[in-house]
Amino acid sequence: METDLKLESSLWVGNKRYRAVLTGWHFNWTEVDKKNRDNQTISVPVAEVVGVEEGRVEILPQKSVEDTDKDFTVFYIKRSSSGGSYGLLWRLGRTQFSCPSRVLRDQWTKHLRTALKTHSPLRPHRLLVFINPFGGKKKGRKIYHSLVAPLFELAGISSHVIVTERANQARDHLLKKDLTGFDGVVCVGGDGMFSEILHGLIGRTQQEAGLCENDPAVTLQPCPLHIGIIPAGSTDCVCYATVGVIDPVTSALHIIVGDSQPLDVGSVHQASALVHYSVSLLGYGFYGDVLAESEKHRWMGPLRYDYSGTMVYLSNRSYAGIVQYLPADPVLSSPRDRTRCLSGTFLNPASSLSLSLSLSLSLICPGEWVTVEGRFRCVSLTCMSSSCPKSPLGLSPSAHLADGTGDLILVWDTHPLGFLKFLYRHTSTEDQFDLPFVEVHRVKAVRFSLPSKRGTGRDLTNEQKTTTPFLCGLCCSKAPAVSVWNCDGEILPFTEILCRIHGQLVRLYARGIEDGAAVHNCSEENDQFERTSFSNGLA
Ligand SMILES: CCCCCCCCCCCCC/C=C/[C@@H](O)[C@H](COP(=O)(O)O)NC(=O)CCCCC
Ligand SMILES: Nc1ncnc2c1ncn2[C@@H]1O[C@H](COP(=O)(O)OP(=O)(O)O)[C@@H](O)[C@H]1O
Ligand SMILES: [Ca+2]
Repeated sequence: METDLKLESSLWVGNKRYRAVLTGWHFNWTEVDKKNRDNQTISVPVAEVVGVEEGRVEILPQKSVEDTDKDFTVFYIKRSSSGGSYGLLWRLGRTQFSCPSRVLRDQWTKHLRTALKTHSPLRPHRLLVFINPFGGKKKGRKIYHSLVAPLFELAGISSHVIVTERANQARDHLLKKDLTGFDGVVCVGGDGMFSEILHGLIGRTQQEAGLCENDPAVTLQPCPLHIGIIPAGSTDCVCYATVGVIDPVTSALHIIVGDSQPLDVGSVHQASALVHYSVSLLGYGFYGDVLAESEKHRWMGPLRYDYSGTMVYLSNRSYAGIVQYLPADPVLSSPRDRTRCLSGTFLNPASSLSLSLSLSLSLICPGEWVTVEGRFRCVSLTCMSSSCPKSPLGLSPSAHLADGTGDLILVWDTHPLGFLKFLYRHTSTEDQFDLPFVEVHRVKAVRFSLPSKRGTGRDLTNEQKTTTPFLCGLCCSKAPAVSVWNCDGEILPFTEILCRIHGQLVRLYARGIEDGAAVHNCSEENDQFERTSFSNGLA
């Protein structure tokens, strides 16, 4: 196959002649010029070619094709530093090549397209796209149609687009409608919208496999469809933690090339019923209160979290609780080992099957559980780092996306300045766990209960959920005795819960955060070439 795909010839870019070579994995072109003593070569991995078009083609500001019969245009991924974020921005590079003959031009386009098919088997052909028109700054539709759709079209991806008209429409669609022919599902929105897609796909997969999601000990079936996230929400934590930047173009390009990043998922149960799934944050106390407060100020958009965060901080609350956790194997990794889960370096669960089996057994066997009881500022569990623009290293900077474990962060009751220090460290590189009132544990499962029997079962009435005066610690003396759980931006209707981590239950069109120092094809290398400047003016 390698030899079949090899092609080599002279090609022109503008008035300069190049030696172009297509090997199995790379498309390279080197200027044939005595002055080019370093033999500087542009090398694009075939897997990062976005599209190949006959003629001289532009796609922005709108598509234009000059249909000359000796030219072809190659679109590919170019990287640049994102200034601020940890990941790299991806942009669309474009080079227009001229051939001495039409026959050679056709040979190049045919070989490049065949190489693409051979070396990127996971590229999607057909996608189901859900747009939440009300997420974040309400720009979901515009982001999709102006920045993402032209790229999908260029890559030959056909999309069925649904602009949602109500909450949970995407989840219900995925649970009930025919999904035949789709390679993946794209969510244009924030973490709440992603959570809908997650529930729809996990639920559908278990239904089809005949598995009972309500049983916390069951080994769930991984979802066959990939999920793509085009960030257009408020926190956009799942996107940030798996791509490294909040940028619709970068995310669209990860979808196009068919990247595949497995992701751990927590299943939250109450008694013998599934309550919710979680990937980014299952948080009681501070994060639960912030969410409950912020829901009253949705009109503020993403700023609602800043406002509510300040108000809840000022209310200075802590809550009594009993936390039990099932520790993960400390020999494999630790949340304080100062590693970072970067692209290509994620830890594999020792073996998905044996992990699930041992986890199922230990869920029944109480022996290995550790129990702590007291008053907490917050209890948080995350399956990944949960980095986001507010906290570039995240809730747990050394957590792994796909190792089958979660990180449990216990912040014991402390004085207000201590808690502020803890929160503030999330915004810098200072270690938020290096504080005497903070503990972090790598776990496979967590249980939470209240010290007395005041809050078992469906313990929050609708009235309590919506009218509890969340700022009463600030404005009057009677603070609520229980908080709520924030589960990826949803308030859970239960206080006493069990959460179990399922390794690699879903796959995203992403590859983890790229280490800028380790990648080639950087922008400097390509700057001498014509390229499409494709900036996101919407952020
Ligand atoms: C003094 C400075 C304090 C700064 C504190 C920063 C701590 C930030 C940690 C954020 C972790 C975010 C985890 C992700 C949670 C999302 O699932 C959830 C829903 O997102 P979306 O659907 O996009 O609205 N977001 C939140 O719960 C927001 C938490 C904000 C807390 C201040
Ligand atoms: N058309 C719609 N109308 C109202 N709510 C919706 C709609 N579509 C999705 N939602 C819900 O909106 C919530 C927030 O969406 P999300 O895209 O995460 O935005 P944000 O990040 O601003 O919270 C999600 O829980 C989702 O279920
Ligand atoms: Ca994990």
